[in-house]
Amino acid sequence: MSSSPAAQGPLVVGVDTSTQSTKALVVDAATGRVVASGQAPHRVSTGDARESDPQEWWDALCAALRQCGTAAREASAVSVAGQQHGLVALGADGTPVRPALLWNDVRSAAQARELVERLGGPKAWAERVGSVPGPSFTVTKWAWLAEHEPAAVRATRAVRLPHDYLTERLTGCGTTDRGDVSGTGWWASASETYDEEILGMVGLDPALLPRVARPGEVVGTVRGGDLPFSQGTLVAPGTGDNAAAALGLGLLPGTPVLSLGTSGTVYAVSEHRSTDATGTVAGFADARGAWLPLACTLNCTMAVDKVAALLSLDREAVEPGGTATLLPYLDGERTPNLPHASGILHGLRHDTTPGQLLQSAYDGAVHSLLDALDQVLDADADRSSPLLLIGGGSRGAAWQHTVRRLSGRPVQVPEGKELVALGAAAQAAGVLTGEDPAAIARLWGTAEGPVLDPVERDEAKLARISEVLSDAAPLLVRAPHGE
Ligand SMILES: Nc1ncnc2c1ncn2[C@@H]1O[C@H](COP(=O)(O)OP(=O)(O)O)[C@@H](O)[C@H]1O
Ligand SMILES: O=C(CO)[C@@H](O)[C@H](O)COP(=O)(O)O
Repeated sequence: MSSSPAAQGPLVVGVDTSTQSTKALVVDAATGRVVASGQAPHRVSTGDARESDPQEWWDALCAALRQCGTAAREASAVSVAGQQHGLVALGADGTPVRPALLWNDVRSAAQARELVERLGGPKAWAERVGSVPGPSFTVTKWAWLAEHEPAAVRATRAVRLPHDYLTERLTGCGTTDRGDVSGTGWWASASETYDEEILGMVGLDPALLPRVARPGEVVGTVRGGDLPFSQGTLVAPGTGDNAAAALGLGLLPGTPVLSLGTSGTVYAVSEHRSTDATGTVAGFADARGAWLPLACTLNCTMAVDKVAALLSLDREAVEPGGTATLLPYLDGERTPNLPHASGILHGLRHDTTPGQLLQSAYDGAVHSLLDALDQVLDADADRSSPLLLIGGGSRGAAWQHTVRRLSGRPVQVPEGKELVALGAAAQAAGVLTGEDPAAIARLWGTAEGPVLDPVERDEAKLARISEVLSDAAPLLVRAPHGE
């Protein structure tokens, strides 16, 4: 918890409930100064499932707010941003009928393939929903649940995303927002409504879904009882974590962001709805009324940290050179779309050092994101402007250098560290003042930070990774022996 001088404006709380932990920031709405902060972890299952108990998110939220001391109870407004896509199925008593299926659970790959075909192929999905659903999307998880756990589906009375679930626990009302709902696969971005035909295809009654709140709407107030806020605190719609980070950066169209967290993401705000039939770019909505074309990888900081741990190296102990190429697809992969893939190492020699192997894991993780960057950016985006580097990994020198080396672009590392939670705080401030949350974040100066000069792009390394990726195709489409 940080102690602080008196705030100049009302206090607001921004929450980031992401894959590994929930973070809360109490922020002075006038200046953006973080008055207090807290963080608590939650567990994710291992093996072939990626599931978490939503009750743990709530407990983590309460623990994070307790760490903030009295400041959270003084807040005038709160907003919850969360990991996208997760399927939270609630029963008649409002509690989860089973653990939530998370964005990085790839068990619904077969249902994804089938749904894409049933609606008429990737182009039909892209034009209607903005995205071609892969196993990360909520719609494919619901289809998987219907096939594998029909009793859970029968017991379900409400379907929510992670941020909806926590927001509802605060207000008692079932709401979501256009940013997060755009990652479900059952929200038509073309018409900005739930898509009843798609819902019919997966047997999901629209009455089980939350109302989609308008940007800037007050979705309720904190209800009474044993809650970590004062009764009556205003609650903003919240949104998905990437859309929240876009708010937190005060992002303007065309500026690219590369986020290094549990997931790796690359995105930009756009005035145009994206409809990429290759499926690389998800045509998400942002939380304001614009769009957020985005590509996401499953293997980012955790995969690289795993390789460092296997080598008994510190994550910064990288060394240049050597011939090794590592495709770090420890969890299967989403970009490229290889849900059954496992990690592949090529080019190992007697003189390969552990530090070079570790560097090749960073290279493999960053290659996938940069490969998608050109498709994320509009034709009118400035391709030489600095990449904004955010997420836990952005604090690491090895991550920063790898992104510079493989992008050839200047890289800006914002001073604001928790940009998802800051974006949620800006949204909470917006419901108090009626202002645009991104404009509020720009006044707060959250994106300011050192710009690291570009270095020459390592074209040879990029080409070698692409070559290994292409040559390893038959191995990458199947799970390793023994699974
Ligand atoms: N100083 C650091 N250097 C490099 N990586 C870091 C550092 N601090 C945290 N990380 C990485 O950040 C990751 C968490 O990032 P974060 O954006 O908080 O994830 P999420 O929001 O998905 O829970 C961890 O897996 C860790 O590998
Ligand atoms: O699935 C996506 C984006 O489509 C992920 O970005 C999740 O939203 C998880 O985010 P983090 O936990 O890595 O922040």
